[in-house]
Order: sequence, then C-alpha cells, then structure tokens
Amino acid sequence: MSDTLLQVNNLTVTLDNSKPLLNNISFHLKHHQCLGIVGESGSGKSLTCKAIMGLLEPYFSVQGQILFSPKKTQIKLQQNGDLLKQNNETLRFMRGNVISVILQHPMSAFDPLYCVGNQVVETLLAHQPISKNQAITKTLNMLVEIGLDNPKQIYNRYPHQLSGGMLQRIMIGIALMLEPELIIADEPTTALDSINQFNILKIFEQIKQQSKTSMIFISHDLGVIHHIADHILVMNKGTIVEQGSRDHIFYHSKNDYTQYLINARKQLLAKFNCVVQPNYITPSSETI
Ligand SMILES: Nc1ncnc2c1ncn2[C@@H]1O[C@H](COP(=O)(O)OP(=O)(O)OP(=O)(O)O)[C@@H](O)[C@H]1O
Repeated sequence: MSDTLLQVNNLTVTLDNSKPLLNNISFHLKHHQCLGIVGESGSGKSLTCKAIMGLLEPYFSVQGQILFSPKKTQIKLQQNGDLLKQNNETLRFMRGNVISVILQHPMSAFDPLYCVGNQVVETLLAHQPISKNQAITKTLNMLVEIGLDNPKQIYNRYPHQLSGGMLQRIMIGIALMLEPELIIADEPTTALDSINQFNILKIFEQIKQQSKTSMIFISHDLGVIHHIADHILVMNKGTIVEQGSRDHIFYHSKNDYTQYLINARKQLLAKFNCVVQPNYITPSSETI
C-alpha cells in the first residue's frame, strides 16, 4: 500500500475567469506526517484546505486532482479517490469521520444554548454506533485526556463559561474521538493568548507522537510551523513558492520569499528579546 494519504495535482481555483486564487499547486502528504502550510494572509492556505474538505462554494471553478487514499476502508471512493469527483453524500460522510477540521475560533463551532458536554455527545452519536451512556463516558474521558480538570463540571458548562483555550482543546478532543485519518488545523492557535497557544501546541505534538493520524497544520506563524511540521509548503499569492522538509525550509532554503519570511520572524524575535532582556545581544544565527 502506498505511504501517501493525499496527493494534490495541479489544483487551480478561479473566480469569474479572473486571475487564479490557487494557481496549479501540487503537493502530497504521507500517512502519519504533519504538513505545515505557511504564508502571508491571502496566500491561499485556507482555500487549499476548503478544496480538500469539499467546502468550496459552487461559484468557484476548480481544476486538478485531490487524490485521497485512506487506510481504513470505511468508505469506497470513486474515480481513484479524487475528492473533487465524490458526491455530496460521500463528502458529508468523510467530514468528521475521515477528515476533521479544527478552526481558528472555537467559540463559533459551539451552540451557545447547549452545554458543551451535550454537544460533544450529540456529535459522537451522529458519527459512531454507540449508546448515549457510552458517549457520555467517552466525553468525560476525553476531557481528562486533553488536560481539563473537573470533567463533570466542564461537561455542564455553556460555551461562554469556558475560555477560548478550553474550547479549542475540546474541539481537538472531538476531532480525535472521531479517529479521523486526517486532521486539518487551520490557524488553531492564532486566536489564543501565548500560554494557551503553548498548551494547544503541546496537544498537537502529542497527537504527532502517538502518530495515529496525519495532519495539515496551517499557520502564518513560522515558529509554530517549525515546532510541529515534518514537511512544509510555503505559499504566496496562490502559488507554492517552495516545499521541502522542515530542515530544508528553515536551514537550507535559498528561496527569496522563504528567506524573507524567516528573516521577518527572526527580527521580531530579536525585538522581543531586546524588550524583555535589555542587555540582550542578537546572535548572528538567531533561532526560530
Ligand atoms: N469566498 C471567497 N470569495 C472570493 N474570494 C475569496 C473567498 N475566499 C477566499 N478568497 C480569496 O482567495 C485568496 C486566498 O484566500 P485564503 O483565505 O485562502 O487565504 P489565507 O492564506 O488562508 O489567508 P488568511 O491567513 O488571512 O486566512 C484571497 O485573495 C481571498 O481574498
């Protein structure tokens, strides 16, 4: 069996016959690997993931192939597994069961009128053939696993009674409980304060170490990508300007745009260090 989970070939997304928003991009993701996608705002990171999820609005014109080869045979995909050619029913099944997405603003993913525990249980029941009691037990266990104390209390809280970091952990917990083959995390730490960012990154690192699922991790923050990704795509204006292993991108890239992003990050870090440590001297090779 091939070790490639996802193979994107010449994906082009256009709107109203104007300049492509995604222009002929190709990349792949291996099973159990984490692919980081980095680039400035508007470079096409989210559109790429929406295309994979089958969530592009119908007014976009899409060309190319998104070949998906899951190991679990829960579903028979048509046309070589090209996600652009599956029907809506298959795509609906895939979302959650096979591909899960974690977004930037966890608050918007929860219904403010119901306590979070019930929402997790309902999601589980919609996807797995288990009883309500089993779903409740699984939910309480999950809350402990993602590091939240007092799971029974958290279960009965409404979304507005929990912090963004707690809700984001619960979103990740839900995604993991559904045991998808691919998790797409679209800027999952961007809306969080730095302590929560750190904690959420630790959870993603654990997911990687357990190596049960493959991941696409989108961020405009090179520090985050450096932490988590095995392989990296650098995007700019709808194209992939460079792709390669983490070491290649961070330590051996000759690409001007990649260099520009890395230098911008280093300068920011040096400025931060100067502020918190007045006697700080910038080393010639500041780390990411
Ligand atoms: N629904 C839409 N309708 C029209 N244009 C869109 C739509 N969604 C995205 N675009 C355009 O496609 C381009 C890529 O957007 P995309 O959201 O993928 O960028 P991004 O790299 O994810 O940026 P950010 O980091 O700000 O989320 C942008 O020029 C954006 O304006």
